[in-house]
Order: sequence, then C-alpha cells, then structure tokens
Amino acid sequence: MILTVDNVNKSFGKEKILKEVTFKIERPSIIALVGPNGSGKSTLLSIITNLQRADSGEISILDKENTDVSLFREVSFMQDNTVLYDYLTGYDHMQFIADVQSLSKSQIVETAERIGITRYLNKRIGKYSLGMKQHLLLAMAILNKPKLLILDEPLNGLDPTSAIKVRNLLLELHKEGTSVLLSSHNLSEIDRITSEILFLKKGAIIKEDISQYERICYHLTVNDVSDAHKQLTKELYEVEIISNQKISLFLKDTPLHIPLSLLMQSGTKIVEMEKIIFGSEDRYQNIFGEKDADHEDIPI
Ligand SMILES: Nc1ncnc2c1ncn2[C@@H]1O[C@H](COP(=O)(O)OP(=O)(O)OP(=O)(O)O)[C@@H](O)[C@H]1O
Repeated sequence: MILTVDNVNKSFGKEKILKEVTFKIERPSIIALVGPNGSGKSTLLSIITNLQRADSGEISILDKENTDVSLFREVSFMQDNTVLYDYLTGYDHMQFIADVQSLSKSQIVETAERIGITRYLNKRIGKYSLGMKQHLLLAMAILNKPKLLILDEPLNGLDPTSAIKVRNLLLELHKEGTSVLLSSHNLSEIDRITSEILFLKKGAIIKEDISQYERICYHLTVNDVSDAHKQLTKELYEVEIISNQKISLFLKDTPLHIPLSLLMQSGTKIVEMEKIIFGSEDRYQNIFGEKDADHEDIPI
C-alpha cells in the first residue's frame, strides 16, 4: 500500500476544513487533488506529510505511520516557494537536501540537468522568476528519487512549454515507479496526466476515475446546419446547434467516420472540424458548479 488516509478531520477554530477524509493509493499511480480555493488541499497535503497535525484520523505511507522519520528518504513534498531562502542559491538548496540524505554531488548535477535548471543553479533565489522557483522546487523534490512524490500546485506560474515539460517528467517518473499525488487548478493539464481525481468538496473527498465522463466533442462547420442536425439526431447522436454554421457532435465510443459518412451520404458538406475533449473540467463544473458559494474567493 502506498498511502492510506483514514478518517482525517481538521478544523481551524470553528471552521471544519477536512471531514472524515478517507482514501487510498494502492498501486503506483498519478492522482490529482482538485478543489476550489480554500477547500483544504494544502492542509491535507501537509497533514499527509506530517507538517501539520490532524485533529483525528490515521495516515500511513508505504505501510509505515506517517510520523516515521525514516520515510523522509522515500517521500518528498514539493510545497510552495515560500520555503526557499532568497539569499541562498539553487545549488545551496539542493546541496542541503543531498547532505541530509547522503546523496552524491553527481545526483544534484543529474537532477538539475533533467529539470533544465543547470544554467541558473548558482544564482541566488532572490533573482529567480516564479517559474524558475517552481523548477527548482521540483528538482529538490525528486533529488532522492522518492517512491511517493507529493506536489502542491506544481504547475503554478509555469508557461505552457514548461507545463508540458513538467507534465512529461511526472509521466516519466510514474513509469519509473514513483507514485504522484498532486494538487492543481489546471484541469486541462490534469486531464493529460491522469484520470484519477480526488475532488475535495466541503471537506470531504469524492474519488473518481473521470475517464468514464470523458467525451469527445467535434465542432463541425457545415453548409446546412438544420439538415445535419436532423440527420444525426435521427440516428440518436448527441448534437447541439451552436451557430448558423456550426454544430457540436458528442461521441463516446463511436468512431468519428461513422457519423461523418452519414452526413456526407445525405449531402452535407463539412467545411471545417475542431476536436475538443471534455474531461475533469466538465466534472468539476458538475461537482462544484457556480452555485457552490462555500469557497468563493473573498476580495481583500
Ligand atoms: N494555519 C491556519 N490557520 C487558520 N486557518 C487556516 C490555516 N491554514 C489554512 N487555513 C484555512 O483553511 C482553509 C483551507 O486552506 P488551504 O490552504 O488548505 O486551501 P487550498 O485548497 O490549498 O487553497 P488554494 O487552492 O487557494 O491554495 C482556508 O479557509 C484557510 O484560510
């Protein structure tokens, strides 16, 4: 068993943040923790990594209690960049971890290369951009090749190219046997990494394999919208007219060529086609919707 979270409760004052949170990671996987701002994701991750105490409940990692100090060699937690010291260099931060865990200098060099931070490793953190800090934090977290890698918003502040690099790195680490538990607001990136999602709603976990909700939608620009709509609905396809030239066609298991040939045989001209995948974003809207005002951002 990689991680067991059993009946975890946590309140701050009168506010109950986590209510009987229970879930397991049984095999090496990538799991995303998703919820609105202030829903308790960071609190849960720091409780799992024993940086905060739960009011009640039990947590074990790799079949040891999460308070077991020997776990620091097998588990890493990437927190936000407030853990970095402005007057130290990136190398100093990596060196500190290497010293504590008896890792070699060559591991620092290799990891820095892998993440692509070598060129600024000797600069002070005060001169790092947000994205550079995120890369360094990630390098620090994977330096010890952990069995369980826990990441709080690893995609925060990354440009699209860097986000793709980080996504590919997480997929590679997973192939190498690392389990990844990450919180993120970037649902389209999450869809590309995993379909296993823990939604945190009003303090409780809703665990879902969202691949069951994944649907592909094609926006088709056609010469005759109402005729195309008629032909497809007659064959029980899910279709919506979105403008006087465009329809949306939702497919789950049917190959695209079947409805397309149906349209062409009935004389419809398809001028343009765009593919859209619906996954966790759809599900997020269903679970949290706009009416869930419990965790609305409060203007300061
Ligand atoms: N040390 C603390 N003392 C009091 N309240 C706290 C403390 N830490 C967090 N909270 C409150 O607990 C709630 C959950 O915070 P948390 O940071 O875990 O949420 P989050 O889901 O990670 O949010 P975000 O997505 O905005 O990062 C918030 O209402 C926050 O104000």
